[in-house]
Amino acid sequence: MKQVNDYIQSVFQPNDDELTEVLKSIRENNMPEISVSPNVGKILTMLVKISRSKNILEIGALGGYSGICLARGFGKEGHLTSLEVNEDFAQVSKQNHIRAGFEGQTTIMVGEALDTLKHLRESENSYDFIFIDADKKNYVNYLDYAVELANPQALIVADNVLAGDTVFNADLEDKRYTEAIRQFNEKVASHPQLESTLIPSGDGITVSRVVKNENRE
Ligand SMILES: C[S@@+](CC[C@H](N)C(=O)[O-])C[C@H]1O[C@@H](n2cnc3c(N)ncnc32)[C@H](O)[C@@H]1O
Ligand SMILES: [Mg+2]
Repeated sequence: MKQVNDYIQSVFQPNDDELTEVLKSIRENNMPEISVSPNVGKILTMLVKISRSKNILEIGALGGYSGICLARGFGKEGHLTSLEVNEDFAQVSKQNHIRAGFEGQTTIMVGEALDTLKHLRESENSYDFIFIDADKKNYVNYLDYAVELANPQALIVADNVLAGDTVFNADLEDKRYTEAIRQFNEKVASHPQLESTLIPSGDGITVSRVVKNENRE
């Protein structure tokens, strides 16, 4: 997997100067270096463009890397709401969003994502694209909220769904969240309101299209 990702990255060069600056700010602020892989970032930008999504929800902001990739998909028309529990990370993320040219187009909501999601549901918010990339133990709960908050035909994407290949490779030692991710993947795959697949880029992403008020094909 690493070889494949390195090859894609070396040929397609998804990390430009702006994104490299984001990664630098994450290192300088002693934050965990767990942004999406550059290949996944590029897929996010392209999925937002292709789906013409304008109103995006992200669960897990960190330093704003994936947020910028998502916002690049909607350009000057669109809004990103990003949920983050860590106040300091939220600040770094906000600064990076502004530096990348998205001032006024992103909102970072600080707090436990499950609390914020409940609030968003109560305020009847809805989104064209939802990206899940926070604490893995809550992925199945985030999925429930994502389906509820999704517009018809929205996309739901989740990162790290291979859990460093531990979800399928019995020779590797499980991570503490391997079982949570297996359950998440099974729930996504069998969900009656989702049409889904898994793309093995980076640490793996599930991509789901919400099927509301239409026949599945
Ligand atoms: C993997 S990082 C996100 C990376 C980011 N999406 C990117 O690729 O640039 C996960 C983030 O989720 C945040 N987080 C973890 N648990 C959370 C929770 N319960 N509620 C909200 N945010 C949480 C962490 O503080 C961390 O910044
Ligand atoms: Mg991730």
